Amino acid sequence: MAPSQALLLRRGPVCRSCLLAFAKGVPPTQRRNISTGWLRKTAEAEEDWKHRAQEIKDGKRPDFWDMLESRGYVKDTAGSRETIRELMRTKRIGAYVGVDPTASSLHVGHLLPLMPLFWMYMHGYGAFTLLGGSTVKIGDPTDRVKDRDPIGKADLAMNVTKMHYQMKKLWLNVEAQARRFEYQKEWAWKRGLVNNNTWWNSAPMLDVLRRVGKAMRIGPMLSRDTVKRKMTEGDGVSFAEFSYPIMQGWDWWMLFSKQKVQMQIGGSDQYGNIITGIEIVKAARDSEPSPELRMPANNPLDDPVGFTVPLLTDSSGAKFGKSSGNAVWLDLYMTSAFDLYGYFVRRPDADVENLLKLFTFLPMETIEKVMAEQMEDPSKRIAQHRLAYEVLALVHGEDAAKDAKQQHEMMYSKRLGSTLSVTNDPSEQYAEPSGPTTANNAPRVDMTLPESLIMGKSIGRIMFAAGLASSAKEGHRLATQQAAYVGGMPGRGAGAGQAMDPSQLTWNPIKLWFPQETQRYLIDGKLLILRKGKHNVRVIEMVSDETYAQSRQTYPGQPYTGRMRGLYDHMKALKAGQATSADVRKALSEAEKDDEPDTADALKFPKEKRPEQTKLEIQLEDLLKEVESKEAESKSKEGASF
Ligand SMILES: Nc1ncnc2c1ncn2[C@@H]1O[C@H](COP(=O)(O)OP(=O)(O)OP(=O)(O)O)[C@@H](O)[C@H]1O
Ligand SMILES: N[C@@H](Cc1ccc(O)cc1)C(=O)O
Repeated sequence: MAPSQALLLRRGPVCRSCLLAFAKGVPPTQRRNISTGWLRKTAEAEEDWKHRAQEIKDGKRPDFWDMLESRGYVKDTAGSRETIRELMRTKRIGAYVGVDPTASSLHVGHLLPLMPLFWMYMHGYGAFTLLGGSTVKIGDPTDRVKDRDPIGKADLAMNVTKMHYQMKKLWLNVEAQARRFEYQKEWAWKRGLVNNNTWWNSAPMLDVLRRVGKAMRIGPMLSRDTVKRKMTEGDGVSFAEFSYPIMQGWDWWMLFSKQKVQMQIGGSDQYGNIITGIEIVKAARDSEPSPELRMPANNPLDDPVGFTVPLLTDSSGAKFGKSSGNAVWLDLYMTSAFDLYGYFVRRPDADVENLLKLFTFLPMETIEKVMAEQMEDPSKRIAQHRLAYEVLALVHGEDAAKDAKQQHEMMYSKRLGSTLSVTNDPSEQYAEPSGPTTANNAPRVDMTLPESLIMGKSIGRIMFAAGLASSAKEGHRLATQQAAYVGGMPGRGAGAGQAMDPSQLTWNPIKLWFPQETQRYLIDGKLLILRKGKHNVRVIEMVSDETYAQSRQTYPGQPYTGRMRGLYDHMKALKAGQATSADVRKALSEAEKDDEPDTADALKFPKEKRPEQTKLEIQLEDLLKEVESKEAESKSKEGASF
């Protein structure tokens, strides 16, 4: 019986596209909502791949795997090199790299496993970055003798939010680099950013134990070096830590079964986890109880594979990373663009060629040319500058790369002093860029604001203070139109309108609520996450008013600062003759308008005013009247003289 007939018999009537999907061998897990257009494109993409595979076989096209090897990306493989080469030639597989959000930023070390993933994307493979919102709660014990410190909810929410946007930004810059290096984007290119919380929040333990726990033997797991060392030299291994590789393996199974992710890439410390992951994926695949959902398993090219990249180390040979305390961060406010550029410009001559191969998308021929120029006069550090430029373009975009290059050139040619690309002035760090906000020019994410504001003022005012609105009035407008978001449980019903699960970013439209309602969205009682547009995010830590005052910061709209300062400034300008009464009256009425909600149905909050402000306003009014009468006098004199 034909497979489609069998399907009809088992399930009754099925849609035409499902039958087509079945006939075309689309994995059962991906058969929902399949249109004929999708099937046609998939078939075309498969044809293209076959054609490409043939060209590689005929020597008309370079082998992608050989390229990865020749650039130095491959340290150890899980699966034979020949199998992996053949697999990558014949199948458009997917790959993933996972990172646990144990810090608020990625660092340069993370870029190393990410680079081959980015290369894969540009060559048509599926490429996924995974944020370990669940695995981070257990902590990878690999190569550690001491337990990791548990992460508090607020720190976790901060790390997850910041890393999520960093990965997003990296992916957008990868797209830009693909265009810059003239790769033709095709329909079948696939990339994704996933959080393993998505499945761990609902994974029944029974499922995991039944599907993979049974196949995992305790003996080999106990004999892993990293486990043995922690047990004998360190503080022992908890059951949760011991299970960490199983969690990582289950992640892979989720991506394997849903996104054809047949490959995992990691730093060389991840080799053991990748090997265990392979066993887990196979165990889960082979224990599928329902025959129609079973995935093919009778060919080595159907099995999961992996590889590790070499570890990036510092000059003393220590792994670059947060635990070693030597990380060079990808967050602009932790390592400025200028400093990131400087880090790569300082790489020794002996390393620079390898680093160009590892950290850039430059073709090998270009690298050869750059190195030839470098040899002519190594003191110019041409290769290092090219390396720094390319990394900056990937991490912060080409504009930032150009700026940082120019600043370094100016500084070192001693024509001008250094101008750091990151300002230290908080008001500028949160200011919106003049044009549209993009991932590369988005203002700083993390900030602090005082308790009295967060707990006692309207959400419009908070958005103004956070630099997400140009005035409290605009903040109110955004809230009435639900055009900004708060990190929290979305939707309706139970759980909605509450603080977000710290390990997974979720958004809820901001509404015009009463000031006391804001606290429902505080994570761990102190962290508020807000967003306007795609990239303008703030992770606000609420601190006591005293701590805020000690920090000597002020926020836009802070009572008795902006308004009082404004009143003083007007008086000063009037007295010095630098402003006319008309200028001042206009500015005052603008400020007044900004303070008022603009719609009839907007909630009105009582306005508080300190006596000092009232006194100053009276003084300014008196001064204005004085100036106005003088202006009128001089006008009438002018009139009389004609
Ligand atoms: N210096 C590095 N060189 C190469 N790969 C790295 C480096 N640092 C991290 N990686 C890789 O990045 C991925 C995520 O790493 P991980 O989250 O463990 O970061 P980390 O900074 O090494 O953390 P920790 O220092 O806390 O162990 C892993 O595959 C890891 O091997
Ligand atoms: N265990 C990895 C991070 C990771 C987490 C989950 C995964 O599925 C994959 C990788 C590390 O610590 O570096």
